[in-house]
Amino acid sequence: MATGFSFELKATDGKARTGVISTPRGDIRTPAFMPVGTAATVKAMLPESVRATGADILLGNTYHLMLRPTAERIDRLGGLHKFMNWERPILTDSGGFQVMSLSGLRKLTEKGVTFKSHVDGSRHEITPERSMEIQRLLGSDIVMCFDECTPFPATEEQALESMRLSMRWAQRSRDAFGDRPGHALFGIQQGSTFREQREESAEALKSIGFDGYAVGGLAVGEGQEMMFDVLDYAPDMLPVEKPRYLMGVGKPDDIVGAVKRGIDMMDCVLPSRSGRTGQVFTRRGVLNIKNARHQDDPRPLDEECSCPACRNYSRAYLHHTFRAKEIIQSMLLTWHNLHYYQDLMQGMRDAIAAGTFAQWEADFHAKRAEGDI
Ligand SMILES: Nc1cc(N)c2c(=O)[nH][nH]c(=O)c2c1
Repeated sequence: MATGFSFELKATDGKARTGVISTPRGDIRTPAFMPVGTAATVKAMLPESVRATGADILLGNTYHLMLRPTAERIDRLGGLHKFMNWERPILTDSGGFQVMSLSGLRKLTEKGVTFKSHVDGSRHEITPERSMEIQRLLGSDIVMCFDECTPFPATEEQALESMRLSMRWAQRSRDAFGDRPGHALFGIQQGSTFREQREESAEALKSIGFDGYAVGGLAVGEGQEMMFDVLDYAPDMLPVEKPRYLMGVGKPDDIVGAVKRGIDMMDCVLPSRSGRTGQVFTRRGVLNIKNARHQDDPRPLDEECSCPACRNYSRAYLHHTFRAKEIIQSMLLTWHNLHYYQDLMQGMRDAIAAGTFAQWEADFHAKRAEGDI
């Protein structure tokens, strides 16, 4: 582990683990959920509100920030933490995933990816070396290797070619990252749904050596059953003493299933994005506040939730502000969803520490089966 970084496993319960990642900017309690702060903001939230939900770390998107306002400008202004007023840990992705999903006119070669900005149509190139430079300029605490997220579905040959490219890029990322005390570099396992390729990828990453290891190439349309099939073996291939990060996940039941299979960190836009579209996550399942059935309902979104929305507002009010397109609707529902996700993580951390994860998981699913939300 990089100087200034450490990961201490506090307890395990089956494959589920709880621990602490210690960084110069603060501790990260695992299993951890990272809210996504795409363009240097978790949309509709102040940083102090994000912290109040229980988040220890948030994610920044290299692709968005390199285009606007640019990494060089953020560096000149003191780095991403100062720029967005979040002094706790930040993990940045490498930009590779969003380049392939958001930009236009892309050309992928051994060197990297050239593309056209979705913002203003300007041409750009991102390589492992450039991705490391951008993430350094941003000042992120946990840097992700530049990789190719293998599309799904992929043939065995396509997946193998893609994975091996990512492993060559992982070596170049490691070489370009250098030795940066207080900053960590995570590798990303690929191999799609092919066990042997996941093994080859894990061995390649371990031989290079990283401070943490991500399971990539999932949450790309394969569905929960296939994702869990891969998670039944892929995390076990990674070093037990290093953090394991599942990228882009997910719905609450995805997260529970991933933690059950040994994952320590996750990120997803779902809770924040859903907050803006009226989708609300509760202990009894998902509801959409725009549904007319809520217009006279005096109850909170979730009787067991202590967030500002649930403490101070009725479903009727939230239904009204959604219908009226009031800004407060995005603020309150985003806050609630992120608070619910952090309560979910805290519940799992406590259950793993107590050795009661199986019962906690059963209760989690039983409440959702009761319905009546
Ligand atoms: N679902 C995913 C979300 C992501 N942000 C990534 C990524 O950034 N890199 N590589 C990946 O495989 C990947 C998968």
